Amino acid sequence: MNIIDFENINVGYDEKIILKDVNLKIKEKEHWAILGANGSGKSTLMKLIQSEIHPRKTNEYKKEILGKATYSIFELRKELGIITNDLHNYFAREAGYLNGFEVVLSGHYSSVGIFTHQDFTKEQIIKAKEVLEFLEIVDLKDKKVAEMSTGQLRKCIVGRALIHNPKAFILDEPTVGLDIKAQINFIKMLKKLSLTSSIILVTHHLEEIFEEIKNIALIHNNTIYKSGKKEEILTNENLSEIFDTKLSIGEKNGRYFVEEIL
Ligand SMILES: Nc1ncnc2c1ncn2[C@@H]1O[C@H](COP(=O)(O)OP(=O)(O)OP(=O)(O)O)[C@@H](O)[C@H]1O
Repeated sequence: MNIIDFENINVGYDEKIILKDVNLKIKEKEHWAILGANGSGKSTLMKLIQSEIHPRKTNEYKKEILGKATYSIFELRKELGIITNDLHNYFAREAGYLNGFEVVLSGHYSSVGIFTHQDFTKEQIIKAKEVLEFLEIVDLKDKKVAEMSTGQLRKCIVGRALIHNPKAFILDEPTVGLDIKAQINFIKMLKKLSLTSSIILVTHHLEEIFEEIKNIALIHNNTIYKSGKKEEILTNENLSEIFDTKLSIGEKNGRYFVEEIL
């Protein structure tokens, strides 16, 4: 099954088309990075995936997620773990009173917070505890969101999505605000998740593309400029083009990095 199957999609805001002729196919169990410069349209692509914005109806297109052209947003949220900075900021702003366990538990209802009308079964509570253990964040169980670091809250939000064992995690710049140690730690957690779910990582940091990610889509010139196998896409030429900076990249043990800015 395809997680994402997009053909000939044009999408934007009001009168303005931001991404045109989007073609992207991501199969189950594949791991992808979506790379692009600031303002290239990465978040716009995320909004398209989440159905916050919709394709222009002026041409024929295909937009299927998990093999379906129509779906309820509630079901989609269960099957795709979508982690955005908007969601993070919402929790940070509105849910400072929740502890780590409650953030994870709230995944059962995809709600922000725990409400008195929500009943949790024994199994649901056990599942939330298992998620905390799996992500190695049991120490955050009683810690309030208001007192968590950015990295700690981000992990709890991933845990909230993991409640449903989603087929894919789609993460929009998930290491924003994390220091080097927290960033490495977070990527380590993504590698663990990649054993059971597809990872679709939206980023502009080359060094975050971990070994298991074998496929890359580059966003540039208002479209998916190139997509395919990592070795073919991550070239000096392509990256210099999309970041509008002449650079050379290096590779060591399947990890890529910017070697030199020329
Ligand atoms: N709500 C909106 N209304 C109108 N234009 C928007 C809106 N959101 C984004 N844009 C425009 O769409 C373009 C792509 O923005 P987008 O946020 O998708 O880029 P991005 O690749 O995620 O950038 P960054 O790396 O800086 O987060 C930009 O020109 C931006 O100004």
